[in-house]
Amino acid sequence: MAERESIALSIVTGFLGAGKTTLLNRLLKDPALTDTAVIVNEFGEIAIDHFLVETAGDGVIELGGGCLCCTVRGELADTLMAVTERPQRPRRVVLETTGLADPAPVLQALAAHPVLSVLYRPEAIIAAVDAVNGASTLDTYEEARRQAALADRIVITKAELAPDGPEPLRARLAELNGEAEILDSRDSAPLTAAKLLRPGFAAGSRTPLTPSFSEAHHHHHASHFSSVCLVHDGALPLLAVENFLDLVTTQQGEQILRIKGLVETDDDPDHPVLIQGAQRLLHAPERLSRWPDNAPRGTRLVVIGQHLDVEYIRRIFAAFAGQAAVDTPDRKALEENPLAIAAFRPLP
Ligand SMILES: Nc1nc2c(ncn2[C@@H]2O[C@H](COP(=O)(O)OP(=O)(O)OP(=O)(O)O)[C@@H](O)[C@H]2O)c(=O)[nH]1
Repeated sequence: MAERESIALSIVTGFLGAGKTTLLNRLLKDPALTDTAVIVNEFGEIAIDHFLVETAGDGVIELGGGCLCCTVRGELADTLMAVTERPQRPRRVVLETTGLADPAPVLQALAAHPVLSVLYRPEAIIAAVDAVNGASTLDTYEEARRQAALADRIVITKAELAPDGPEPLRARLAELNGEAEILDSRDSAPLTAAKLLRPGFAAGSRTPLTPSFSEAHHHHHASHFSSVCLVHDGALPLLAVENFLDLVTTQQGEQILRIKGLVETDDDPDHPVLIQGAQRLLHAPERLSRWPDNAPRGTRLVVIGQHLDVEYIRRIFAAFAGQAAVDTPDRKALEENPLAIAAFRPLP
């Protein structure tokens, strides 16, 4: 059998809602990436991202819910193997991690794998860090620090939404990772595959592959982060969803790290509304021109957070979606009488 060139593997990482999918979509428009397989890993049980990644290739491969640096590492290995067996073998794989993943164990597992280490060559780690939440996220979450510290290239996103601009964050990131090139997502020119995906140092041979670095990964995030998936079959009034988001972010704002999902609205069911929130930043709902291929109709929202009151969020959603239980207020009661909300207060 003729020797075949190994497949380049790049990783797009970054904290929850930092802008990984947005960056990936931009990259995938680059003609240099037509021959690319995309693998997406999400934290919640219901995946949304694979509907939102716009690839012209063979679609997006979705890894099961769970973080690839712990629970789905085996599934990633199987997926990477399956990609090499495709009749049209891609030249590159880009893997979008969950916002909570540590890229180091992923690369280490790859390097230690007898077959995959030959079939793949690590190319670059790109981290998205958003200018609105980035600094406080770096202060609070070890996961975010590790993503930025391991990256070859860091892309600062949402700089236009940050009152102080990107500079304070840039300085902080440069301190954390003096080796990475730091870019701004507003610069259209440099965000090409040639710029972002050329072979990097971290992905190849730096610290991630040394055992002591990977041992520092305690898998602790599985225990204190949780997600809740909210589903409603059939259309809903957009206002009901907006009121739900309003209430839930008021009541659980400290705990919520990410909200996203698609809503079928009763006024325009053929054009779903995309809901996006990252910590306290709730982006304006966006009306899509069509339902993404294979996306189920209805409403699917994922809320990810730390110490979430999952039961409370479920009950509030059920009320706004008209699924209220007999002994709790329904949407009308909640909208007409804010005091009715008290019936849902999380237990002290
Ligand atoms: N204004 C602005 N919005 C952005 C930028 N990058 C991303 N967003 C928005 O931020 C929200 C989250 O972006 P995503 O790309 O889905 O973030 P993500 O990191 O893939 O999210 P998870 O996979 O859930 O962790 C979306 O509403 C994006 O449109 C940016 O540079 N500027």
